[in-house]
Amino acid sequence: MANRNVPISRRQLYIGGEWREPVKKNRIPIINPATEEIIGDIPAATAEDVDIAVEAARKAIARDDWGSTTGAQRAKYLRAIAAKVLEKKSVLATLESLDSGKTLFESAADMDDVAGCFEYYADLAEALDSRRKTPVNLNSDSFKTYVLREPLGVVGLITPWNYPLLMAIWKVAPALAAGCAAILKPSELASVTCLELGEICREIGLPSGALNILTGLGPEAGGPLASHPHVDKISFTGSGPTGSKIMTAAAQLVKPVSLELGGKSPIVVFDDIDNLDIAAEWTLFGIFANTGQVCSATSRLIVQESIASAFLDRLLKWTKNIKISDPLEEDCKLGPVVSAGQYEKVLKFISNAKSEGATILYGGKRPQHLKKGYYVQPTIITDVNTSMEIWKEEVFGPVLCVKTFKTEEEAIELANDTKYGLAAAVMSKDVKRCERFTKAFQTGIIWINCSQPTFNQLPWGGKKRSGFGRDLGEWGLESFLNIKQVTEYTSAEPWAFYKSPSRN
Ligand SMILES: NC(=O)C1=CN([C@@H]2O[C@H](COP(=O)(O)OP(=O)(O)OC[C@H]3O[C@@H](n4cnc5c(N)ncnc54)[C@H](O)[C@@H]3O)[C@@H](O)[C@H]2O)C=CC1
Ligand SMILES: C[N+](C)(C)CCCC(=O)O
Ligand code: NA
Repeated sequence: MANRNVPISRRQLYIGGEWREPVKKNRIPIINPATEEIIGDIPAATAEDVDIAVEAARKAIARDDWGSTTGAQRAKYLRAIAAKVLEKKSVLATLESLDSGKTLFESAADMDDVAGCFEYYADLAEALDSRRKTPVNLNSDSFKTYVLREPLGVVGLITPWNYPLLMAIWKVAPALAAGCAAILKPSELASVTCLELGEICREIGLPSGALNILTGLGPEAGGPLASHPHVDKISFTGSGPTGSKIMTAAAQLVKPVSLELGGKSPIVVFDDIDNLDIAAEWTLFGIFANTGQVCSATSRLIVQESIASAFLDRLLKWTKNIKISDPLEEDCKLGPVVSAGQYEKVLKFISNAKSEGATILYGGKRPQHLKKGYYVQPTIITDVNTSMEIWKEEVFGPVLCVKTFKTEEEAIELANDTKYGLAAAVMSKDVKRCERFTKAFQTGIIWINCSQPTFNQLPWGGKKRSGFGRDLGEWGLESFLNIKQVTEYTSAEPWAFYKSPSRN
């Protein structure tokens, strides 16, 4: 087992390049979901601290050392942060696991992805210098025009607990690459690694105020950020109800928002697949990775009737083989869910499914060998109908529900039978069929013969109630840029719209 005695530093808010005690001095306990123990505390920001952080961000933009940087200069900061993340990878990964319950293997992979995301946006920041000013030819002798890509300004980044540092970095890296000044508000359930990012920024000498980190409760710290008149945009990842509140607050000031709100994504498995084991493993990975706490989790298995029983049989064999343990143990593949609240919520979804008439084919309980911690067995639910809660609502836990289909049309209808539209997967060796599904799925992300692989270069986001806007790729950068057109009259001739008074 990895060292659980990695010290958790007692941090303050990171504002204007310094550690600063919250004005009201409140703190929130850090709970390790594997042991239910309090292992430290984080500062709790309120509206007063938000005001101070917004002021620090505005100053950073007004100062040359941040506001007048080139993309190439900002790329140097991003690369320095990436290098520090890799240098501290083992400590950061352990902290992520202690705080969120994520398996150490996944935490370590997240830290690689965090560094990779900073490096990717460093490249894009450099490339931005040549794209900063784009001439637009009007075929006119009288006008010279161009378009500028400029930083949007002060941006608020409100992020969830399922990938505590990675989800923050999907927004922090492009915001800094663009030249914005950012205020990050991570989830109160898992903020430790985001505070460590503050220390990294201090160590590499990121200009003060370019990134500010405010930990705290949603309504107390996130709310004032969303409604702050000097915050130019909010980029949010989290639950639908909170996304809706943030959009409502932002709407009062016509503040743009970008919302990434999770889903109830389908994985459709056809009987023409060559290898049941390969499909079974992707199905497992799609719902049990990160203990199912993934916005894009493929939580609805839609399997062709002709192979349903063979496929479920194989799925069960793979599921029984998953090691459930303390996330720091070697080879752990399923840790606890993040909090007591999430644990209760997941178990309630399972008991509601049972009382609505579904069958718990596997799991559904706390694993017997674990007496403490917020553990839930990997769970597979069958005999599901489309009016059941388990078919419709996002569980955000290790719970897969299963329906069978006969025809392709039926599969498409079932796949799109959801208010969400984040991701969808299809498993089939028929290329034409995969193309038909790619067109038919009402989502922003399509996986063919896999589920969940994610790349920095590709846009990430959904439609319908999964939200709008895109993280990652060039789209993630555009989301933090203001597009400014410049039109210059270059003719020596008068405009001659009005009759000139001099000729009267
Ligand atoms: N789509 C996704 O990636 C995620 C979905 N969820 C879903 O949401 C459920 C609830 O989890 P929560 O942690 O409560 O998610 P949440 O959506 O409430 O929290 C996400 C972030 O929003 C902040 N927040 C909460 N209320 C706010 C407000 N009024 N104004 C501004 N910011 C606010 C939180 O502090 C956190 O930083 C989960 O059970 C899960 O089903 C949770 C996390 C991530
Ligand atoms: C695809 N994955 C698992 C790397 C990240 C999913 C991000 C999310 O839950 O929002
Ligand atoms: Na925690």
